[in-house]
Amino acid sequence: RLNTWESLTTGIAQQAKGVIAPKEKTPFITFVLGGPGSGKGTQCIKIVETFGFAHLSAGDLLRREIASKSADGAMILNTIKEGKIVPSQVTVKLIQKEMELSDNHKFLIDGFPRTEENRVSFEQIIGVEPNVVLFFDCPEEEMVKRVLNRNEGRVDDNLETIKKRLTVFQALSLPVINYYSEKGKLYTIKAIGTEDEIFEQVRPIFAAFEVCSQTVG
Ligand SMILES: Nc1ncnc2c1ncn2[C@@H]1O[C@H](COP(=O)(O)OP(=O)(O)O)[C@@H](O)[C@H]1O
Ligand SMILES: O=c1ccn([C@@H]2O[C@H](COP(=O)(O)OP(=O)(O)O)[C@@H](O)[C@H]2O)c(=O)[nH]1
Ligand SMILES: [Mg+2]
Repeated sequence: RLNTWESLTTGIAQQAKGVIAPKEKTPFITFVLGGPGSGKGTQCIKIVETFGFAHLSAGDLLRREIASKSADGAMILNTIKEGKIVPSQVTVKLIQKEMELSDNHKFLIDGFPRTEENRVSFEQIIGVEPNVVLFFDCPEEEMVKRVLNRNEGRVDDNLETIKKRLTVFQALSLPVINYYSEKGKLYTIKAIGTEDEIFEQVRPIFAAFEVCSQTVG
């Protein structure tokens, strides 16, 4: 009887472990960077399909906050309309919540960090650094054309806001890209051509990491 009870409780404990502690693997984090309209979101969908990442778009998380009429919603809406950057702790908290809710350990963090302050804040709060940083390098005139044709009803997809976002990108986001370049983590993608052509530059980067993880076990 005791043995039966023991095996039963052990079974429950093992099941519970699977439910409560699914995060045994260390996370594999990719930051996806590039100017507005450079194709980050589009390529993230393909990376998810091919390599099974969880896609966390910082902009989508912020827009969800606006839609849910949360306390920060009005502030976030104004910041996005102005093409400015939402305070780091707000964005990092949203990303943290999504990472905790996910049962995946491979994350694509799309459109973040956009400033050095964002980057430092993520490191301090989440306590990890990215394994890979992708930079979708696209000429400004192509980015403007794509954003103006995006047709998702976004409040920031107008010429006035795009100009501000491009200035913010140059001044605040390029330093983040340079930081990761110096760290040897940056993979620059030439973000012109068809979606498929661009993905053929992205694919080998993740394919190499897949081989690595198989070798390590
Ligand atoms: N390679 C491409 N060529 C032309 N248009 C593209 C390409 N990739 C994406 N787009 C389009 O450009 C717009 C911006 O792409 P998106 O993925 O939303 O960029 P981001 O997330 O970097 O702002 C979307 O309408 C998208 O369909
Ligand atoms: O970490 C972030 C990500 C986005 N944004 C705001 O959200 C807007 C839209 O971001 P998104 O990544 O959705 O735009 P994309 O680059 O994809 O066009 C930005 O211009 C910022 O105002 C922000 O403040 N912090
Ligand atoms: Mg996007």
